[in-house]
Amino acid sequence: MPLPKEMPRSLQKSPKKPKDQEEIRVVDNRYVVEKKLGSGNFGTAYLVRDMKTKTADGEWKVLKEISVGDLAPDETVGAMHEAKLLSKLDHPGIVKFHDSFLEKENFCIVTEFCEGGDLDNVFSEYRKQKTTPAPEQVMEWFIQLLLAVQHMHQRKVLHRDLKARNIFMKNNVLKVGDFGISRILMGTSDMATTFTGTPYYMSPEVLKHEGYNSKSDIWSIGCILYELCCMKHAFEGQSLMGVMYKIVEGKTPSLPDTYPKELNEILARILTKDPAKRPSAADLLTTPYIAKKIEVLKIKMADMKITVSVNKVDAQAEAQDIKKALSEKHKLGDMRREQEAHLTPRERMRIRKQQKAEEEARRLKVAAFVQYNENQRRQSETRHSHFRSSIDVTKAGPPPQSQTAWGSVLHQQNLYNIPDLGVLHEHTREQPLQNESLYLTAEETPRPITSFEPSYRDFDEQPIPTLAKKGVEAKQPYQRSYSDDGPRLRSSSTGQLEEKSAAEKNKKSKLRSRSDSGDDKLRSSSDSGTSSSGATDSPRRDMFEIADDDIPEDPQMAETFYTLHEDFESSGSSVEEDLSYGSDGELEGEDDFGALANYMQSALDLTAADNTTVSDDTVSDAFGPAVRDTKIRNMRTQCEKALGKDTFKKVYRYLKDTRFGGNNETIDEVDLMNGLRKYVTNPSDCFIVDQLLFLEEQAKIGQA
Ligand SMILES: Nc1ncnc2c1ncn2[C@@H]1O[C@H](COP(=O)(O)OP(=O)(O)OP(=O)(O)O)[C@@H](O)[C@H]1O
Repeated sequence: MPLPKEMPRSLQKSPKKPKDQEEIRVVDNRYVVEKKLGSGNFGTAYLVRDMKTKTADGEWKVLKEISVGDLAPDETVGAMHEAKLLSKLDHPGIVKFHDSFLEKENFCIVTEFCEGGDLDNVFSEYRKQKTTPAPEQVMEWFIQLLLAVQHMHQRKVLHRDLKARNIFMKNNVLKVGDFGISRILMGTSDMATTFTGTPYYMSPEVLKHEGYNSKSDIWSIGCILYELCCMKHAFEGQSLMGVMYKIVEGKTPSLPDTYPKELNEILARILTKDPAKRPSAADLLTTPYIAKKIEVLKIKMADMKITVSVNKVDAQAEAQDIKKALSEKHKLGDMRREQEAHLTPRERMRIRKQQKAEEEARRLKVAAFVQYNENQRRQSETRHSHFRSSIDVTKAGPPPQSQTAWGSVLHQQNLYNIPDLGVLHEHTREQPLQNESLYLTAEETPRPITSFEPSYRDFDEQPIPTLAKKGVEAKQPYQRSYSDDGPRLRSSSTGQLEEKSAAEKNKKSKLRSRSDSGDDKLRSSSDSGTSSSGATDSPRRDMFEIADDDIPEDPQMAETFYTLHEDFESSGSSVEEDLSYGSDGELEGEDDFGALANYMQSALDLTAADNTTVSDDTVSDAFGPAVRDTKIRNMRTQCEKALGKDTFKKVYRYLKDTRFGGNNETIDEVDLMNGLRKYVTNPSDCFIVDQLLFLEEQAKIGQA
């Protein structure tokens, strides 16, 4: 008997719902969940679109859900109150806290989204590429961190969990995340004893349980400064306990010679074991060496306020593409729900590719960023050596115009502009085109700058160049979202004005090209990338020639097709509609740079009166020998509470035997953690027990 063409619905096997088409989740009637960013100690973070904003498609934000099922109602009230206060704080170096609310068993926090990800990811990328950022870049980031910390300390808010994973990047500006959040989450309990994360940034006083104050935040900033320079932790050890001993009793680490000795001295001051002798953020900002750098950066930031507006147009245009891709995903989801059509394998593949591409774009963004900084570092080193040789030449006699000589050295160095990384955005088209695609071929190397950077009076005071790169290597690192902007023009006399007019020109042409319809957009988009330079077409353009209405069967070809197809599909909306404006009508990025410049000025105006230490009133100030036993007893109770009496006993015995059992062999931390898995699911839950053991050992040393 022939099989019916179509089986009755009741007999059809209901297809398993692909993950991609899970129902759209809306939180608090307002936040559309787009994807999970990750989970941390306190909960899970999601990228969401806030639909209650001026733009039709909402604004990207981050929603953190923290399960607080067993919180008492009065604890919740306190947390909500603290959260309200936090949402009033506004600083370009601090991730903006937008909103908080309770939803079912979750305490939800909504914050600004930082497209550059966290500093830990950036570090990993540097480590992978075996490089470190340029000293000027380190200085710039360090100052941004100090400004943010000073702002909060002035307002009596402590962070208490400063670490690379809590620092985010947006438009190459570092933003401290979760400021004050630990206090909301931990209530009035002592952070030091309940902290379950990494010990690398913890100060000696916290490890010794002597209380937390603003100087403990400063210690963490010192650890981050060291990591920025060396790409490794300031205090490392074979084991958790080893790290703790190093922090409390070890030598202060110093920076390699490639960093200015002034910075090394500053690091040593920050990593002073005694918090009373450690400088405050205000002390540091008023240190002459830092103040001088702030002067230079203030000018640069004000300058970047101009250039970022161009990048912002690109960024917003690209963000629009992401939105489009995501709405496409939703459309497909709707189709499924309404049973109007079944997804074809190609559609399914397309969604999968899209998601993979987003992940890859994020990774590439960080990789390109690191490469960009590496270029800056090399450029800076070359300049430094040229500067030195120009001094030597000057010392040796004529020609006496070292300034001119320095300027001409720069001009002769065949400076090239490189893609501005402010435009690196999570974007489907940023995915690599097969294996070659991380690199540009010789024809695709960035175009030479037609003019030149201003000549610099003093190397130390020169503005940090962000647009130029020396030399061309056989293969240049490629950044997918390579800006189509023409070269930015600068002259020594009117650099800023010319840059602005070039920027504005580009901005206008962007607006024009994006508001054109599909085909025109393709043309204007790719044309603008080549016409000004006369360079050959990019692979992206070539590949596009294969496009027709059918998605190619071959997966790799299909991948390329998707990238290109979605890249240039008509969005039907103009860029003007998509730009997200701040309350004063300015573009967001501009706000940050302008505001940073203002905060730099305030830092320069700081006085001795600002150099105060902020204490956390929830934690006792001193842990003298007299109260040590009580503290240890309390800690033991907390361990029991956290792990359960039985588990605590087993974990305590295991850790004590392993660490202090008389076996002098080096402890392998991984083995130790695996051993702990016999007793607990998450070995990091036992950190508190390690702390207890550490304190007991300290007490023994004290008594001896
Ligand atoms: N504002 C943000 N912008 C961009 N990404 C974010 C933001 N906040 C968090 N993330 C990302 O979300 C993920 C989870 O972050 P979350 O802060 O919940 O935990 P964590 O930082 O990994 O750990 P911890 O709980 O120790 O702070 C991380 O990958 C983080 O980079």
